[in-house]
Amino acid sequence: MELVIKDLSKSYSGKPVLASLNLSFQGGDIIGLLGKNGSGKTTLLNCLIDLIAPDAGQLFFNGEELTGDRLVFKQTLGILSDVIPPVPEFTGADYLRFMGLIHRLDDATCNRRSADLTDFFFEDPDVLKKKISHYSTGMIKKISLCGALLHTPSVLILDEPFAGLDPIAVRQLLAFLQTYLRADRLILIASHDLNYVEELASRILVLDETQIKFDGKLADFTGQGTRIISEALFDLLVPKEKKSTFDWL
Ligand SMILES: Nc1ncnc2c1ncn2[C@@H]1O[C@H](COP(=O)(O)OP(=O)(O)OP(=O)(O)O)[C@@H](O)[C@H]1O
Repeated sequence: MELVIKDLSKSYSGKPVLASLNLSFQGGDIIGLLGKNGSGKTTLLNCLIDLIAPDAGQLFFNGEELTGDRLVFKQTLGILSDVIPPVPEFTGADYLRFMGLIHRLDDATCNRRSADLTDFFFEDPDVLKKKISHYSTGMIKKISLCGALLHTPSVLILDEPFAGLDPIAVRQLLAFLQTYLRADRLILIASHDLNYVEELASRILVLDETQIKFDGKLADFTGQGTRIISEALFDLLVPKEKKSTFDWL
């Protein structure tokens, strides 16, 4: 499985956010997409999932250029993103049934997977009977995750998956993702939760000032573990002159 981005550019109101990015992703990898606030992580993911149109560039999935409605590619995608929240008027059960229908799962498969996923991520299965508009932030994230995973996507795109989850749920998600990864599956995670990224990611991408500032193995990013990941990111992104502290304190 291979996903290739060629010369991808995106500007907002003439201000470039992504400038001619070239990237290639293979199955079997968990990619940690890092960068400061506003560096373009969500923009890049949204271009990948066709939620926003890039100004220029091409995408290739398994050697074929993605054009038009990209339905075949979209069926391979699992997406967790705040910009695509679950339908608030639905109950959790309705939402999972809806996601199952979108992905053309038969009832038995959808019910079994929904039960297994909610059993894993939620303490109380009765939560499925509640309307999503009555869910907490963490519960919305969990039901969104369940909906994104039902059809066992081969490209899983997670924008800030850990934000809003309690520490128990985070550990469950980390364990789930480690189990989920296979040679024919790719997991792309944009996150500021560096410790969790460090536990999971095999490859680190750092976006900064419209460019990929680092693309390589986690071990190379952290100097074979001699630095924690937040130090490595700070050293890469913060210029020396900005590191001075307040002289008036
Ligand atoms: N719809 C939009 N219209 C105009 N500018 C936008 C729009 N969406 C994003 N931007 C701008 O594009 C830049 C990149 O935003 P983006 O959300 O991709 O960054 P990010 O790396 O995901 O940030 P964060 O870590 O804060 O979530 C920012 O300067 C942002 O203000």
